[in-house]
Amino acid sequence: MTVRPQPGRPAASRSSRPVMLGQNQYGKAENRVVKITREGATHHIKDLNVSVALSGDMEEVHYSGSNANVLPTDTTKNTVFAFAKEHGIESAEQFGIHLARHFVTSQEPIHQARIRIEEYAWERIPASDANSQFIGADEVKHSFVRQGQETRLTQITYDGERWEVVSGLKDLVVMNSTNSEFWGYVKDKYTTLPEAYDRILATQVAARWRFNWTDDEQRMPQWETSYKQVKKHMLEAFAETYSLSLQQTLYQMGARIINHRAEIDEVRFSLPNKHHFLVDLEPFGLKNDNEVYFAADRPYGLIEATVLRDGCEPRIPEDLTNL
Ligand SMILES: O=c1[nH]c(=O)c2[nH]c(=O)[nH]c2[nH]1
Repeated sequence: MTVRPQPGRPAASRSSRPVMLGQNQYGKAENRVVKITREGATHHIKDLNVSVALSGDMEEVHYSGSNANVLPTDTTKNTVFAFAKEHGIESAEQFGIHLARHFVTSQEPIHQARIRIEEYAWERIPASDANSQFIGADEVKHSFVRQGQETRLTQITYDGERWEVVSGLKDLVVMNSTNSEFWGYVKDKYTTLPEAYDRILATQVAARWRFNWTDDEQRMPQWETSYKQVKKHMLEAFAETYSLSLQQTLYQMGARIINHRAEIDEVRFSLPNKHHFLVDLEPFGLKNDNEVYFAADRPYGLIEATVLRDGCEPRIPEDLTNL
């Protein structure tokens, strides 16, 4: 028989303790909450990483294991997601103030709440000329690129005869808050994924593209213009593809580059599917109408493929980290 320790046994008096508890706090760190606010076809994103640390009368849980004063860290997590729905996220400061006040005023043993928030900023993806006429706007209303520069990359190889230039980028984070579905896939006895008819599609693009330039000075590509244009076509294709899978979006991104940039014969992508799961707010009596998401960081789907100009040979290695 297991003998359970008895929590909450009267603690020895402070003075009789040989080892004292010092400063302590607890909570749930790094709650990745994404809130989409829909104004018709125009969507707004708030993307936060919220860490909660609570402190107060917490001696007993440390000394004797009595949880009588402990609001579970799981509850603090739920509160973050529920508050995103109930109060919205106008600003990180206002959201943090709401949370901190809630924990301290609703729980007697909690005397202090520290809420730390990192906010990831997003800007809208500009529409292509053709699409801006069609949608009557310069920006796609549900497509975003995360602020902060991607890293631009290049690799040049020369063996005295042949040149090969492969350029690329990594850490270009993009999101569509609608126009993405995933259904009709194979189902076996281990499949639990529900079909999705309106989901968030987000990825962190790693891409490499190979130039068909060999050595003719006259026909050397305009490297700076080329980079800007490749990135522009990649972003436009991401924003303007109504996606039935990330694989399909990937192909469209590559095809758009090959079709618009004659200097490029091959593009390879490595696209992590940055899953956003709708949070179940029903237990708190709240309806989650595709508004509040948990942004999971792992595991993630990883979709990788090469897109080639017809008749060209694939030369970019499968594993982009080898380049
Ligand atoms: O766009 C997707 N492609 C997949 O292959 C896949 N698999 C999965 O579970 N979700 C998704 N989404």
